[in-house]
Amino acid sequence: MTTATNAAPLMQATSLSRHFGGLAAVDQVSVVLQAGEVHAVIGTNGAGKSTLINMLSGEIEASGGAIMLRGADITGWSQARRARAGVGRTYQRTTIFPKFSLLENCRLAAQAAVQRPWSLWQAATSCRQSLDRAWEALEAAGLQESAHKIAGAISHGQQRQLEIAMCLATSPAVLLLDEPLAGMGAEETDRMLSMLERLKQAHAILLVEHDMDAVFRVADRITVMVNGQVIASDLPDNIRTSAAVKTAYLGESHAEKASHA
Ligand SMILES: Nc1ncnc2c1ncn2[C@@H]1O[C@H](COP(=O)(O)OP(=O)(O)OP(=O)(O)O)[C@@H](O)[C@H]1O
Repeated sequence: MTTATNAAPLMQATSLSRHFGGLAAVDQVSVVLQAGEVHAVIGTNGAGKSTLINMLSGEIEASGGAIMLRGADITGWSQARRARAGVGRTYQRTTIFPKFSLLENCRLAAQAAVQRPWSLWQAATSCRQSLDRAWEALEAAGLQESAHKIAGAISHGQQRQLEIAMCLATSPAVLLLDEPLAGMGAEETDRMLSMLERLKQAHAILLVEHDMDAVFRVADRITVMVNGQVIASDLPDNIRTSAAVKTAYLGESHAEKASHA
């Protein structure tokens, strides 16, 4: 499963920090995201995982450190500029428009990604492009057969898939996924993991997730955060057997299970 390469990283954060008053929510964290890989970031509640994603996506500013995308320093870029450059993200909470169809949700996401206030004359062309992108995104997410269903009426698992489809409609190269498996049953989880396996062929994926079994099934690399700091970043097999990780996070039961696998 592991596809570790020496290729130049698509996205890279170096010594990234974020302080909230006296709290170092993220403290000198470095991560590398490669095309073709799922890089999982795990950690206890409040470890700083969402704050890390928020800094990478540009939603909040970093207090220190640097973020590079394809070798360009994007640390000071706005979220909109990063999104146009290929940084896509999903949220812990659902962000779909429940009364619209799946296709309309994706078309709106695609349209929002290309919209420029000074290019209204391009509206017809960009509408057509947005529709094409919406269909491509639904297909990539395995939802094309449900395209005309109302988003509020599909299952929770499909809604999480739709969120990824909406992100794909913005043509991202990097996918920052914040707990995409939350609240999913076993079958929905399987479907989502298969989708991530497919999507990583053409994207760099950062996956924040609490479901450890799922993480170990899909991740090519795992970074473990505790209290804002990285305590380990390695291949999954090394994370499984790391004494520091066992003590700080995974707990003996998972470690025992892993050692018998
Ligand atoms: N806007 C904010 N203002 C103040 N403190 C914040 C803010 N956002 C996050 N924090 C704090 O920063 C720390 C890290 O939070 P963060 O949400 O990044 O953790 P997390 O690892 O994503 O947690 P979870 O797994 O529960 O989602 C927490 O102590 C949180 O309370």
